[in-house]
Amino acid sequence: MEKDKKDVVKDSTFTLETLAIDLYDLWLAGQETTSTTLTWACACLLNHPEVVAELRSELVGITGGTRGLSLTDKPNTPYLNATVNEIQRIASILNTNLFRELEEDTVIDGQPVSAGAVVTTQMSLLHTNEAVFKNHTVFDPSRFMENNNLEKTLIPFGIGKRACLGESLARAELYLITGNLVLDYNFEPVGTKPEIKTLSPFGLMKRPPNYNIRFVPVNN
Ligand code: HEM
Repeated sequence: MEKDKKDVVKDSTFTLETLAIDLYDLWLAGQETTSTTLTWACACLLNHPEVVAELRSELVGITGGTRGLSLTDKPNTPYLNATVNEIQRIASILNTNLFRELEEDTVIDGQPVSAGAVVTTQMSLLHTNEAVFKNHTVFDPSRFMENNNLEKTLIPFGIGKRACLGESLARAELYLITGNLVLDYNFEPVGTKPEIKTLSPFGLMKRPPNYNIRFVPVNN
């Protein structure tokens, strides 16, 4: 804004109000998505103590149990990377991607579609495609270790020019929060364990089940 004034930029639309709206947009797009994915993460890990054990062994091996996990550890934590992928596959928090309006007539999978039509990708179906993700209802991080190409078929942030603006921030958050929680805490259910469902029939967002969890500090 100050630079615009100094450079006498005419008709600038950059004002304190538009800045506040942009920040609100980022907060809205980033908060609910990341916290919903993390709620799915804890639900998956509560149901799979064997995954928590394998993760902790990897992470203690890397950190020596004397420091927190940092982003620079990422190339050395293949199992955690695979686990975050599998969490995002199971979570698949946007049942459908954002909608697009076609600018011109086209053909999608052999089907002619006219300009003006509104189209979207049903991401939850892509992430539960049995031909790609065998036993898709099972939370199994090792599927991403066994097949390096599988990651390319996982698109929780969309793809292309209008893919999620916050993807790298969200990936960093999911990595650091999941990894450091596993490093420092045991996960215990309070009451019934949440049920993991890979499909949700209604709504734009796939909500995690309601549940309570207790984080018990571990002594590495
Ligand atoms: C796990 C967390 C997140 C998921 C799964 C997610 C997913 C998505 C998806 C699927 C889209 C639509 C992409 C498309 O239209 O093809 C999107 C758009 C967007 N996301 Fe995220 N997102 C996450 C976190 C964040 C964060 C942390 C921020 C910002 C701080 C953010 C900001 C945005 C913005 C601004 C757009 C609109 C981009 C555009 O239309 O050009 N998201 N996100």
